[in-house]
This record gives sequence, structure tokens and C-alpha cells, in this order.
Amino acid sequence: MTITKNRTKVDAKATSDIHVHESGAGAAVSLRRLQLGYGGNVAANVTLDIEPGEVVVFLGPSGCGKSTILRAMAGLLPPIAGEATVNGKAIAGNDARCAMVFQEDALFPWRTALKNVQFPLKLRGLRGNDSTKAATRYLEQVGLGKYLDHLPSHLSGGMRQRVQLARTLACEPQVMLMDEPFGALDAQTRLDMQQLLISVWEQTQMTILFVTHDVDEALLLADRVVLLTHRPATVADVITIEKPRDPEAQFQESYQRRRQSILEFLGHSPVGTH
Ligand SMILES: Nc1ncnc2c1ncn2[C@@H]1O[C@H](COP(=O)(O)OP(=O)(O)OP(=O)(O)O)[C@@H](O)[C@H]1O
Repeated sequence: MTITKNRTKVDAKATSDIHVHESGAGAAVSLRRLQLGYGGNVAANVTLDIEPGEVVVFLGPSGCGKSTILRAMAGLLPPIAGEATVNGKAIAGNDARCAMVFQEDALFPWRTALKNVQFPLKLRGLRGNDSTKAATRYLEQVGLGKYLDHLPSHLSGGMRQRVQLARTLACEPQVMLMDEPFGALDAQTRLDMQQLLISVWEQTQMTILFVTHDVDEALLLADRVVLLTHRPATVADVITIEKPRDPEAQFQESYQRRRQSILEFLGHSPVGTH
């Protein structure tokens, strides 16, 4: 698989403490003339193929339909026309293969971090000690091993997003959907979360569909950046990002040129067609 060739592949056998999906990697996603909308108004019309293990970041003007695409992937919005498939099979409501991380933390406020992460494990049939051990490992994976008994209200915004990430990992999805997950965090916490996500990706090789407004975040995380038009969102351009990422890359002229041209696109992006 070409997309992951420059990133560190993790041998699933060598990482028994890390939760790699049974398939060992993410899934291929195919959006075929996927038309989405609300009450007859088209919000997105997208055709795109995504490789297993690829990180695809959607960038587009405000209100163009980015979240709508993720909602459809999560099975929360049936298509008007066309189809979205994961490994060739159409997405159905509550499809366990896709799991969403939202910007606003969607944790149960009355449950501790541990119990929040245990929730999807229970749905997967894990109980008692097995569930506690697995949930603890997921929380350790996101750096919260010492906060198992904390309620969400006793955690910072960044820590709550970590719990949300752990809870999503506990679903063992093949496709992780992330809708501006770090948008509400302060700058330093956001950078920390980006690095955490890179490390989670290296461990799980999940396919990730990520929505952001932040061009630097897109360029850091993406294998490919998908630029969307104004509503209805259609694919205007797809930019492949070279890996491995050089930490100094953003100081290079080529990075700044690319960043500038994306910002210009976002400032004058064309209107999509139905
Ligand atoms: N539940 C809904 N009912 C009706 N219209 C909706 C609904 N949700 C979204 N829309 C409309 O669909 C369009 C796309 O919304 P969406 O949230 O997907 O955009 P977005 O690109 O994610 O926006 P933003 O960049 O502001 O987060 C917008 O015009 C929005 O007003």
C-alpha cells in the first residue's frame, strides 16, 4: 500500500498491548456520487476513494457540507442518491465499522473516564474484569492511566477529548470520523492532541476522515487533503502530502506556498454543482 509506505508500520504481534482491529488495519472507503442533504436541499455531492489506513482531511468553506459527509459516514444521514461503502459494503445506520469523535465532548457527564470507555466495550460483550482491563489500556494509550476515576467535569478540555478518543478506540472501528475534534482546544493542547493522533494512527493503521478549518492541522495530519467547494460540497482538488513529515517543514518555502494557495482557495472557493 503506497500511502503508508513512509510511515512507521507497527507489527500487530509486537504490540499485544495495543488494540489493533482484527483486520489489522483500516478499511477502504468509497463515496460514489454521494448526494446528501436536508429537506430536499443538497448539501454535498461527493465522489472519492480512500485507501485502507489513509488519513484524509476535508477542508472547505464554512457551511459547505463537511460535517454532513461525516454524518453520512456514521450512518446518521441516509444519502439522497449514490452510495458510501466501507470495504465494498454500504454503510448502514449505527455501523460499528465507523465511529465518530466530535468537537464538543460527547461523554456521559455522570460516568467516570473508565466507565465512559467501558460503555462501548459493554456493547461489544465485554464485562467485569475484562472490561476494566481493556478500558484501562485504552485510557493508558491516550495518556490518562492516572485519571480512570475522574468525572468529565474534573478533567480539562484536552483530557476530555482524550477520553473521547479512548472511547472511540474501544469501539475498534475500521474508520474513525473526526469532526473538528481539536477545534475547541487551546493552541498547545491542540498540538499535543495532533501528536497523540499521529501516534494512535501509527499503532492502529485506522482509516481516518478528519474535518478541520485549520490548514496547518490538515497539512500535518493528512495523507491527502481534500478541498471542497462551497455548498453543495463537491471535491475541488485533492492534495497528496509527502511523508515522512519533517518537523521543520512548515518553515520551508514550499510548505508556505502550498499553505498560501489553500488559504486563497478557501477565500475564493467555487460553488459546487448538484
Ligand atoms: N440538520 C440540518 N437541517 C437542515 N440543514 C442543515 C442541517 N445540518 C446542516 N445543515 C445545513 O447543511 C449545510 C452544510 O452543513 P455542515 O454542518 O455539513 O457544514 P460544515 O462545512 O461542516 O460547516 P462548518 O464549517 O461551519 O462546520 C449548511 O448550510 C447547514 O446549514
